[in-house]
Amino acid sequence: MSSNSYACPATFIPPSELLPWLNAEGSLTAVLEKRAGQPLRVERSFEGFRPLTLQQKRQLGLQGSMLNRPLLAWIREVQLYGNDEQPWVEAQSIFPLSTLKGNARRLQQLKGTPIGYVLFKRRRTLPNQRFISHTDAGWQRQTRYDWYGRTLMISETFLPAFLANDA
Ligand SMILES: C=C(O[C@@H]1C=C(C(=O)O)C=C[C@H]1O)C(=O)O
Repeated sequence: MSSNSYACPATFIPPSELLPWLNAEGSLTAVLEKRAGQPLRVERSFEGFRPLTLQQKRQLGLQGSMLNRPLLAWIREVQLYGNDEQPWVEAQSIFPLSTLKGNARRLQQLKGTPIGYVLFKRRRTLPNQRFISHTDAGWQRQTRYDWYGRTLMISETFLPAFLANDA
């Protein structure tokens, strides 16, 4: 009797050494800095307002008529450097305007300060929903955080240099 075994292609399963990073709770900045033995260097490639795509609205949990309305958000795109000339992580953060109220406005003035310093200043972890996927740039985690009742979405892609540095 033949038995079919459908081995899942390796590309659908993250490498085991990446799993603790893809699933890390709390600040990724904190664990990256521990691994680097030095503060992260944040290189910004974009910061500013952009209209959200339908997919981004869905990822933020919007539904119904909110999906059809144009919606602006503050977007931050960075490369994070540990102790390497090559970046370890590429990240995109999405802050809907409703999130940027009160003292959260400082999320628009971070410059080279990692978001994690602000996000996890008072709490080691935050309620979140996480989606892990494989992209052309590398394995990615997309995390929708509930930050004191405000929603924000952070996508982090682990670049080849991160695994190559697996000290
Ligand atoms: C969200 C965090 O901040 C990190 C810093 C980022 C930034 O400064 O733009 C983006 C993604 C994160 O890897 C974190 O520390 O978990």
